[in-house]
Amino acid sequence: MASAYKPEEARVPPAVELRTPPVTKFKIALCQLSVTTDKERNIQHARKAIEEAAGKGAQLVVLPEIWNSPYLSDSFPVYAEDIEAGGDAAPSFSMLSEAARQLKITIVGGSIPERCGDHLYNTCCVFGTDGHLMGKHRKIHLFDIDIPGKIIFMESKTLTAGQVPTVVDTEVGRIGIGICYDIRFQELAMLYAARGAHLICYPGAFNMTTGPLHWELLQRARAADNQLYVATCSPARDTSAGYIAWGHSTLVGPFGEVLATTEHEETTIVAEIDYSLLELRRTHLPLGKQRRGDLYQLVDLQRLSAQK
Ligand SMILES: NC(=O)CCC(=O)C(=O)O
Repeated sequence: MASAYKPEEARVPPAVELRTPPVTKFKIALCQLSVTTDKERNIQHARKAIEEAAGKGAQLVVLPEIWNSPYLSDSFPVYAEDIEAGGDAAPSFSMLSEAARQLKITIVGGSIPERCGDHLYNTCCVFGTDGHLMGKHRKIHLFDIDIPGKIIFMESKTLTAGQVPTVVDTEVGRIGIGICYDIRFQELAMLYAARGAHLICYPGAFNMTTGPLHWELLQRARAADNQLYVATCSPARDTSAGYIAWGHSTLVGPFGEVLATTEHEETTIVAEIDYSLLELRRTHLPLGKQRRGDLYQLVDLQRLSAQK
């Protein structure tokens, strides 16, 4: 249990060496989708975007946060799917699995509202090239904010927070998953880097108040601090929606450089990831070796308790 942690007993496992990824260079697609109130249309629309991205050579396709439903607390229970039941109870999930299998690509399936027993989660599913579910991340940090006169959003009104950080070994490298507000918590990204992630994907729907200030800043910070790739994917902006998304899906490289980005309209970004840059950046700027573990440490509570 996390609460059993005693600092004086902590023996932090060493950071995982960066494993050679299964591919060095590949194309990633970020599908910045328009989302409507029509769930069936959203599913068909996403499927078409995934097919087009695969047609352009993308081996990894990333979708936005909550792409099958409006991003609204009242909509989450209505559009939620029972992923464990599958089939008719989970049409968005089934479409993603089938698309990954038919197109032989890896899919980071954005997120959808998930129903599990009495709980609802904001959940990202990762599918391998055979359509298998390889990982499932339930948003760990719920988006509860109140900026007077600007925006109030309380995900915790309907959603439950996930409990597990998620790193998935895919055919296109080791990928850490976070959902939107998760990007604000640098410890999660540090944890993924310590576990040897090559890339962190954050499906996200930032808002019109924080988006202009923080969206790119946070992505570049997570990438530069941890010397890995960061990919974000937002829904396209719909100014008539109850929640207006900032858009600006982006790919950032391990030097903190924006490699590809867009504005707020519906589009698919296709860009190249070159994992050989990870070693190169870390050689030129050897932060991992220069860390002062004698003064401060990241504690991976999951790994620590697994060792006991
Ligand atoms: N869907 C979200 O988690 C939005 C996060 C956001 O806008 C932020 O400022 O953080």
